[in-house]
Amino acid sequence: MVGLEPHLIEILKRPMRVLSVSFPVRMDDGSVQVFEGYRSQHNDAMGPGKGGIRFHPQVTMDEVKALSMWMTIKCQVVGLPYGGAKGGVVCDPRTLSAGELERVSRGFIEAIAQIIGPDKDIPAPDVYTNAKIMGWMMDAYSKLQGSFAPASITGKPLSLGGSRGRDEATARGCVLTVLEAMKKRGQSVQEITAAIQGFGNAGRTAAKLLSGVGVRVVAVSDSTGALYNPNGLDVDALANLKDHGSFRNYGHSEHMSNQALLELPVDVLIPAALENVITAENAGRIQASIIAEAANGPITPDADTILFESGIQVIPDVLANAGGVTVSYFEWIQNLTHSYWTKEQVDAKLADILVPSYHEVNKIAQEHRTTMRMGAYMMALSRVAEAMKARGWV
Ligand SMILES: NC(=O)C1=CN([C@@H]2O[C@H](COP(=O)(O)OP(=O)(O)OC[C@H]3O[C@@H](n4cnc5c(N)ncnc54)[C@H](O)[C@@H]3O)[C@@H](O)[C@H]2O)C=CC1
Ligand SMILES: O=C(O)CCC(=O)C(=O)O
Repeated sequence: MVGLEPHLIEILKRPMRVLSVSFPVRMDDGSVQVFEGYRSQHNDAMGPGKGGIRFHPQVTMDEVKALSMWMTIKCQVVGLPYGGAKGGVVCDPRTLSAGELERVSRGFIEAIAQIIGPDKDIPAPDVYTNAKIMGWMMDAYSKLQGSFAPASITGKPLSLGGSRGRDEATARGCVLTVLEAMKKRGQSVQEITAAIQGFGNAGRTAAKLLSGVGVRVVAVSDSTGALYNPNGLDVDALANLKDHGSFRNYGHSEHMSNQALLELPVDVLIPAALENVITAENAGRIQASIIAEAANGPITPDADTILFESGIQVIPDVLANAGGVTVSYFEWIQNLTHSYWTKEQVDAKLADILVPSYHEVNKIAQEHRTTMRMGAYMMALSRVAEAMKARGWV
C-alpha cells in the first residue's frame, strides 16, 4: 500500500548491523559465567539507532532483530530523528544478586561499546531493565570513553541526567492514545473499565494513570498470574504489595490466569508484558472494544486480522508505547544541551507529539480502510524510504 520499491523493501527487511557478543561475568560464589547478548541496529537513515535493552532468559537474536525493526517504525510514527535498534542479554535478573546484575550490565556495555554512543546508537530500558541499570551502563560507557557521556544512554536516574517523566512516559503515552480513542465512543471516563497484563514499568504505571483519571481498573497481572474484581482494584494498594513481594496477597479479587485476563468483558485491554499473547487461538474470545499495545508485539498477525474483522480497535505498539522513546529523545536533547526541563514541560511536549500522531495514524487507517497498525507502517515506512533516497542509498 505504501508503494515501496522492491529494493527499499530488501533493505528494510533486515537490520543493517547485528552484533552478537558473549562476555564473562564473575559470580558471587567465585565462578565465572559466560553471558550472551545482542545489539541489532535496523536502519540509521534518519539518525542514530535508538532502542531498549532487555534482560530475559528467552531473549534470542531473532527477537532482538524484530524489535529493532519495530523501533525504526516507532521512531518515525512519532517523527523522532532516530533509526531503530534494540538489545538483549540472555539472563534471568530475578536469579542474580545486585552485584551480579551490575557486572552483567557493565559487561554487556563493554562488549557492545564499539557500536553505541550519543551519535551512533543510544540504548534505554526495556523488559527487566530499569533506571539503576541504565546508570551503571552509562558509567561503564563513560569510563571507556574517558569522559562523562550522559547522552549515550537514556532512562537514567535523575541524578545522572535522566529526564523527569521518563519513568512513566511509556504508560503516559499509552493512556493518552486510549483516552483519544475513547473520546469518540461517547462514554464518560468513569464508565470505562480496563484490564492490564503485566505490572512493570509500562503496566503498573498505566494502571496508576488510568485509575488517576477515574477509569476502573478491574484486572491486573504479573508473571505469577492475574487478579480480577469487576468493581475495580485499588491500584496503589497493589503497587505497595508488589514493592514488598507479590500482589497475590491482595484480597477482594478473583485469581485467574494471564490468559483469562485477556478475555475479560472490559472496554480497554492493555497487554503490557511480552510478545504473542493474543493469537489466532484466543483472538475470537477477546471482549474488549479497544486494545492498546503497551508491550511490543503482543498480537500476532493472524490475530490482528481477526480483531479487525470483529471491529475491535487496536492501537498498535509503534504508537501506543511510543511515549517511552519520545521522552528518551527529550532526555537525549537535555543531555546534549545541558539544560533540564520540568515534569510539566515533559508531559506537555509528550502530549503535543502523541495526540497528533494518534490522529494522523487513525486518519490514514480510515482512508485506506485498514488497521491502525497498517496506517502507522505506511506513514513510517514512507518517511524512512524518503530519507534513504535523499541520502542516495538507492
Ligand atoms: N520500559 C519502557 O520504556 C518500554 C517498554 N515497552 C514494552 O513494554 C513491555 C513491558 O516492559 P516493561 O514494563 O518495561 O518491563 P518490566 O520489566 O518493567 O515489567 C514486565 C512485567 O511483565 C510481567 N510479566 C512477565 N512475564 C509475564 C507473563 N507471561 N504474563 C504476564 N505478565 C508477565 C512481569 O511480572 C512484570 O510485571 C515490553 O513489551 C516492552 O518491550 C515498550 C516501550 C518502552
Ligand atoms: O526509550 C527508548 O529509547 C526505547 C524504548 C524501547 O525500547 C521501546 O520503545 O520499545
